[in-house]
Amino acid sequence: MEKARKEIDSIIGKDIMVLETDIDNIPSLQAIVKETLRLHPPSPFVLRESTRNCTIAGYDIPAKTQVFTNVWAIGRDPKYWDGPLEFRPKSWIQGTTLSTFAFGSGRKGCPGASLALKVAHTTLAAMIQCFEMKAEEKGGYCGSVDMEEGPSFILSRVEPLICVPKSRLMPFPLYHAKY
Ligand code: HEM
Repeated sequence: MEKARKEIDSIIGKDIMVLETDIDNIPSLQAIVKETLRLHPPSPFVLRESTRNCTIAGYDIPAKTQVFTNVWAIGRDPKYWDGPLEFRPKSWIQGTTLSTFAFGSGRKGCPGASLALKVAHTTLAAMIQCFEMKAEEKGGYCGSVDMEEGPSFILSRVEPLICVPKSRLMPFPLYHAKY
C-alpha cells in the first residue's frame, strides 16, 4: 500500500486528484487489485454444466452434470504460487504468466470485468491518495486487517472491516484545480 502511495504521489502529485486515465502509470496499484482477487475472489466458484460425458482430472463426469470450479483453491494452490497464502503483489509486477480466474473465463466469463477493474482501480487509487486508513480491532486501531472468510457463495469476511480514514489531501478543491 505504501509503495502504491509513493507511486501515486510521485506520478500524480498532491495537487490534483488521481483519475482513471492515470491508472496505467501505477503498476503497483493494479498488482494490489490482482493479488487481492487471487487470494479473495468475491465469487469463489465458477459453475458449468457438462454437455456430454467426459473425464476431468480422472473423474468421469456424465452429460448434464453441474461442475463447480473452485477459483478460491486455484488461487492458493502451491503447485502454481510461491507462498500462496501470503499477500505478494510483487509477483504481478515481476510479470508472472499466471492469471486470476476471479472473473471466470471463456464465453461465459464476466462481461463486467473491465468495468469492475476500472472502478476498483480508480476508487482504490483515490482512497490511497486522499486518506490514511487505520483498521479497528477489539476497541483499538491497530492497522491490521482480519481477512478470515466465512462460508458462502459470495465471499465476505467473518469480521466486518471498520476503518477510520484520516485525510491527507483535500480532494475537492484539488479535483477542480485540474480543469
Ligand atoms: C469485482 C467485481 C466482479 C467480479 C469478481 C465478478 C465475477 C464474475 C464471475 C466469476 C462470473 C461467472 C463467470 C463464469 O462463469 O466464467 C460473473 C458473471 C457475470 N458478471 Fe461479473 N463480476 C464482477 C463485476 C461485474 C460487473 C460490474 C458487472 C456488470 C456491469 C458484471 C456482470 C456479470 C454478468 C452479466 C455475468 C453473467 C454472464 C453470463 O452468464 O454469461 N459483473 N461475474
